[in-house]
Amino acid sequence: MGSPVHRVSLGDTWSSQVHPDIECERHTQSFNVERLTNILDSGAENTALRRKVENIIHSDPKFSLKDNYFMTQNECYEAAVRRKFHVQIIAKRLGWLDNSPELYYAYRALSGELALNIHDIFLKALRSLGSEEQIAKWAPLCKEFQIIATYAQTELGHGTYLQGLETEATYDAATQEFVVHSPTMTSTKWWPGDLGRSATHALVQAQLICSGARRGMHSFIVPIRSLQDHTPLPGITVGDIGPKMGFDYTDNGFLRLDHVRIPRENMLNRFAQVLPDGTYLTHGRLQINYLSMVVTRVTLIGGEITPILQKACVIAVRYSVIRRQSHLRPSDPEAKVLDYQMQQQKLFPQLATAYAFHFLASNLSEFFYSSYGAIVNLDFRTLPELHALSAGIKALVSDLCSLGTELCRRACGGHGYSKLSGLPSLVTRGAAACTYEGENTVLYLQLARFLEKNYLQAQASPDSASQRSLPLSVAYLTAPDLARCPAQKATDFLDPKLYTMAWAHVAARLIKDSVHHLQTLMRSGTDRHEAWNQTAVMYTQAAKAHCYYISVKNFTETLEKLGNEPAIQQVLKRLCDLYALHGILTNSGDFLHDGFLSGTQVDAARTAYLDLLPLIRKDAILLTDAFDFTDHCLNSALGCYDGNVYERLFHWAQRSPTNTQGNPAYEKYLRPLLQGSKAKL
Ligand SMILES: CCCCCCC/C=C/C(=O)SCCNC(=O)CCNC(=O)[C@H](O)C(C)(C)COP(=O)(O)OP(=O)(O)OC[C@H]1O[C@@H](n2cnc3c(N)ncnc32)[C@H](O)[C@@H]1OP(=O)(O)O
Ligand SMILES: Cc1cc2nc3c(=O)[nH]c(=O)nc-3n(C[C@H](O)[C@H](O)[C@H](O)COP(=O)(O)OP(=O)(O)OC[C@H]3O[C@@H](n4cnc5c(N)ncnc54)[C@H](O)[C@@H]3O)c2cc1C
Repeated sequence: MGSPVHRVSLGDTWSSQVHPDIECERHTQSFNVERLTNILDSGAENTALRRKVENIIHSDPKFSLKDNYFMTQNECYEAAVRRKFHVQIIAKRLGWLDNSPELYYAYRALSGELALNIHDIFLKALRSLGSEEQIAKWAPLCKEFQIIATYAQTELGHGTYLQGLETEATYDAATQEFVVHSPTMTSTKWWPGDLGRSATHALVQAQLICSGARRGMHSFIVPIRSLQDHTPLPGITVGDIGPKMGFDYTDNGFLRLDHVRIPRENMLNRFAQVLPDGTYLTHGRLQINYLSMVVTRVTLIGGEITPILQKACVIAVRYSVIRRQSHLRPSDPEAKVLDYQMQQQKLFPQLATAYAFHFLASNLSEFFYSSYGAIVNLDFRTLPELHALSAGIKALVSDLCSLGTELCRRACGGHGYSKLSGLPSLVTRGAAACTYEGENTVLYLQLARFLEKNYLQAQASPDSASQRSLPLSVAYLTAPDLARCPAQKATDFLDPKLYTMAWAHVAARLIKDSVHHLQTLMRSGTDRHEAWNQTAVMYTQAAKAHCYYISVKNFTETLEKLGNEPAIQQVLKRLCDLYALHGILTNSGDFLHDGFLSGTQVDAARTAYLDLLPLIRKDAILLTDAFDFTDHCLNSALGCYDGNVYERLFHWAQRSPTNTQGNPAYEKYLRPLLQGSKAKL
């Protein structure tokens, strides 16, 4: 059996031994951890390249994340800019290209704690919404950091409802310019990352007004800070929005524009353009201007959101084999907390979810790349499915990663509440992901709209031609459906076909029930809009079930492809079983509702689920090792590879400014208080 590459890199001289309680977890390996890492990396050569980049980053003290937890917002931001700056220097020196795997791995090594992330989102928006000419002009400036750009869409008054954005871009045919203006307080741009203190340019999303008509949201490149001295340009009011739950390293900002003039060429015009005389031309419908959000959602699911849960699992599972508390049997030594069934119940579904989402993100990314080229060349056939799927999956992944990360934090008891555990920052990042790039409820409802349409299409003409025309992700809506689950005993629930079919059944029923509820309301005189609102809870539940079905199906299909790796296939199958069954058990009402499962069958499913926990237990550390996050990247006193939790926690706390910077409150208040002298207070 291969073993994971030992990379115990503490930067701490006081310890070099791997803790015996974690070491013994790695003694017997039921699968080749290194091979699993290669699979997660999509190939051994990628693992090698990733480690090469990580070694470069981690051997350079400029990239240290060491004192991050002790920093103020300002210091965090400065450190993040410093890291970005040095990454660019290294990239130049070593010839790492824009969008290259090397830069992606450098980002991963630094846990994403870099400034100017929205600069990259700007680039993606430019490439999807700009013409070839515009890309040729602006992309090199971005790549060379001759400009720093942000994506400025959200306003104080509107983030979700883009048709409600108030910023205006009025075309002036006399000068062939747009006049970009914030007409109200609520039109102030609010939240864009990199805007507060860094950006020189903003991709401002504004209502286009030309030839006397409002044309909806379009994108305009607006210079906002001087390229000479970084001061705001005339007509620009810009700054930072202040303290947040997290993301201290990003300068989320505000922006007001007072009749700022930009040339006609600065409107991104792949899909819509304004001719010199003010004539408006468009390819496709208004919402094609939202394409950049599809791109960003797909990118963030795999690159930012899923790793949050993966890291939380690594930290919590490693800590749980070091932490001993109470006795399983009075005569035994104190037990590792991971040996308690309840700890396994908290952590293993998260671990299974982290794997499920890894494969889901890869699959979505493949679908994205297979359709994106056609879309930017004006073939929009796959866009509705891509939008619906990416919106729904972004919502499910961030919902469950956010919940799961918090569960991991709680599973670490008091130490999980310390920032030094690394978990609080992951929790706040997970929370942000439920809101940014589309609030999750709103995204589920976008998917629901697509599901409703396809359900109605499947019902309207259930002939085979119409079934063939349904997008792949909803093809199950026309597949034969069993009214009753055939499982008779616990082990029947370990059949991927059975539980995938169970999820398809529930998703299809919830979609059907939602549509029927809406139709019933409409038949009784409720107008469509109100009926939709009164069905939103049901539709959201249906959309979640659909995403769960997609993720289960994708996990089982991933397993099928691992036939040449039987040991890995077996260990991943347990996670897949657990993922599917955990979902069934936590939503059992949906499966019992129409009698698809009986109470006895739910009991059998629970037995199958509980029987999996001890099997996963013996591989748990190896399964977290396989993610191959370095200690630097985890930046956690609880989650390091060597398991030296207590020494590290103690050692790191000594560095806190609360211990190193004296205590002015003593002289001012504590001493007088202790001396009972009120006069001095
Ligand atoms: C280290 C990492 C750091 C983290 C960085 C975080 C960076 C964060 C950046 C941001 O947050 S940027 C701002 C993101 N903002 C949003 O995501 C806004 C969410 N709102 C929307 O997407 C839309 O406004 C809406 C919710 C889709 C509603 O828009 P609208 O009212 O105009 O449309 P609908 O009437 O609902 O739908 C009409 C039609 O359009 C289709 N559609 C909607 N969106 C898209 C899309 N993106 N692509 C393609 N098609 C879309 C929708 O399905 C409807 O189709 P039909 O049913 O009519 O066929
Ligand atoms: C960390 C972070 C980074 C961000 N970065 C950027 C950035 O770089 N650029 C940028 O432009 N923006 C950015 N944003 C803004 C972000 O995209 C928006 O906050 C997000 O899209 C949600 O919009 P909102 O704030 O208007 O929420 P709202 O829509 O006001 O949500 C409030 C509540 O209303 C509900 N709701 C709203 N509409 C409906 C509906 N139709 N049906 C049912 N319920 C509804 C929501 O579900 C939610 O419960 C960032 C936000 C955060 C937190």
